[in-house]
Amino acid sequence: MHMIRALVVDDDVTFCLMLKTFLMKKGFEVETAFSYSEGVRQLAKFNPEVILTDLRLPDKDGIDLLEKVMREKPQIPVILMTGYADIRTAVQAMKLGAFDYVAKPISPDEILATIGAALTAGGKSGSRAVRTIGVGEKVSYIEGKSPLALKTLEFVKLVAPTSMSVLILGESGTGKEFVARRIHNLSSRGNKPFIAIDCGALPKDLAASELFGHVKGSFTGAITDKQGQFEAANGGTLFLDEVGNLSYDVQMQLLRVIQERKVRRVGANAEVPVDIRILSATNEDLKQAVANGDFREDLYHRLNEFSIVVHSLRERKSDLVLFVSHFLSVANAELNRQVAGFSEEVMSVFMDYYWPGNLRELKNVVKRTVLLTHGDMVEIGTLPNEMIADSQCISLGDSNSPLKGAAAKSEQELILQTLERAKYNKTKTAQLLNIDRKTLYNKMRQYNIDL
Ligand SMILES: Nc1ncnc2c1ncn2[C@@H]1O[C@H](COP(=O)(O)OP(=O)(O)OP(=O)(O)O)[C@@H](O)[C@H]1O
Repeated sequence: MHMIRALVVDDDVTFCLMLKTFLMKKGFEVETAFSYSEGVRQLAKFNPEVILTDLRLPDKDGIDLLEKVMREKPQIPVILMTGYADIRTAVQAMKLGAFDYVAKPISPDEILATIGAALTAGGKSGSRAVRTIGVGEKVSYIEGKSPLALKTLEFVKLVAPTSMSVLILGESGTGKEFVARRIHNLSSRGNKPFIAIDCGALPKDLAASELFGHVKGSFTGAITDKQGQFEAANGGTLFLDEVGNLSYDVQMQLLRVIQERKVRRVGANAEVPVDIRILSATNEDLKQAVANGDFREDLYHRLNEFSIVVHSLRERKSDLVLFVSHFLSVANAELNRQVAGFSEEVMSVFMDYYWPGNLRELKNVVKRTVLLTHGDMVEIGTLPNEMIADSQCISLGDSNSPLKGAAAKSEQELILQTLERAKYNKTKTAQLLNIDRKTLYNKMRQYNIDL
């Protein structure tokens, strides 16, 4: 029987060994590493099929390890294990190609389920960046009731039946892909394929071949002819998530395909006609990227025939209850539980919290609390301490309050740490912090960070 090779990287030796014992009992072959450099060594020596790594390591961090894996062995899924304080970084790590993250303290059931999902989704390189939604596949789409949600919905319904390209704007985890699917389902292409491509997770050198396909022998590794996603989605919709991450070269090829409605596989002479509607999404300021010369202006206008904003959860708190109860039934079904609801105290933390990871974070938090709940109701003890502390800081309006001061201080520290982690690259820092570059500059000015 083939035993799956799992590599666990964490400087907490006891934790590493406990996880190792647990996974070995479940039939895995496990190696451990207590630092980034040991992890890199094991990457070559042990050749793992899945990697679980802590975010904070003594020499470098889990993001560095993730980047190395994405560069060298992108087919290996990486799962980040993280303390709650680092959840924003973890959310961003998913943009860099991490399969998923699990919050510490780690629950064995959760980690097993995540490894299972990673191994099923894994396979050929780049495949994690592509999600195909089967025709007729049901997703339960919750329509918010807040004025902002109703506005978004109105735009969705207006634009869906047209053939317009739509650029969907919004923070990470707000539900941009869900909006794209909704547009697709409400269009005449609804019974044709919907393919979502996470441009941020596409390995740079494989992006063109993933999108447009290639012919055998066109580059090292092209051992057979391959159909690209444009051909695969023919007649349907292609959703380009994080479209700002496409290289300038690929942007140019994309523009050609859109203009000529034909695709040419890498290394081929012949062109194939395609009929595709393009929806794209971004959580960065694409206009700024155009101004900086990082994104082609002609392509920007082609993709942005219409734009839709998906608002952050904190701007539409009146939808929170609706989503909490939806995610509760999803979690109950997935974990085979019958948790009835949330205590008032928990709901009030939910209402005050900042939700940097938006609906995705809410879904994860709800699932986690359901997992940790043994009674009928989710109680405050199942929430991560940091979340409670955070929500208290934010709910205090008085700017002279010591708690506010503490919040500002930790914000300043987080910015400094992230700048250091991103080697003072401000675009990357803004990405890791999940804010746009302008906000980063404003905050740096506010905290007198002079770089
Ligand atoms: N309208 C909705 N109804 C039900 N669930 C939703 C809805 N919108 C989003 N979700 C849930 O929230 C999660 C995040 O949504 P989605 O992946 O669409 O966000 P996104 O904005 O595309 O994220 P990213 O910026 O990271 O690509 C999904 O797993 C989905 O389950």
